Amino acid sequence: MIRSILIHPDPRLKKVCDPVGEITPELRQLAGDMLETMYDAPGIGLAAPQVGVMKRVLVMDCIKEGPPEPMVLINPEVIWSSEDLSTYEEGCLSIPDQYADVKRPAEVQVRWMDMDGAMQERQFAGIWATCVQHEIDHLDGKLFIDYLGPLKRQMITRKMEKLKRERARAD
Ligand SMILES: O=C(O)C[C@@H](Cc1ccccc1)C(=O)SCC(=O)c1ccccc1
Ligand SMILES: [Zn+2]
Repeated sequence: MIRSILIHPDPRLKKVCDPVGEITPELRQLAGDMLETMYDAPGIGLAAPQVGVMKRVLVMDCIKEGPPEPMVLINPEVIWSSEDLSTYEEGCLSIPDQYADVKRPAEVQVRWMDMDGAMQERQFAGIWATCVQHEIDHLDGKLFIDYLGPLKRQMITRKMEKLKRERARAD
């Protein structure tokens, strides 16, 4: 089912999430709901804390054209990142309609457990590298606006506080 996405500022988006112990039916349900919620938004990634679950789980599907390639990463870790950096204009489903350039390592090697409990390892480049780093940041309570200057970050936070006030009035 589609879950509601937390909007910044929210203390739950600043917390470091707990590792997943075992793969339970609830975890499978969560992963499915996160993918459904991501596609509905639409987005190219989503981390569990964005739907209020403080667990180290993220989903991604950065394919723009071609068949969808949904990925579920459990307890993901960056085990290598390139010296080279790349800049992407990032957005965030928890910070709607705000975009800013963020510099990150252009390539990263990531290790994670998949939904079958098998360990996986893959090198990501391009938008996939940016997206997986953006999602893993979420698991560590970090948002892309944390890479911006204080004034730009404060302006975006004020806009989100206004949006939340308006949404609260609408409810
Ligand atoms: O908040 C999130 O984690 C999702 C976020 C992921 C992300 C976007 C851009 C760069 C890095 C990470 C999004 O998906 S925002 C929406 C978005 O970028 C997009 C939506 C539809 C088509 C293509 C991109
Ligand atoms: Zn985000």
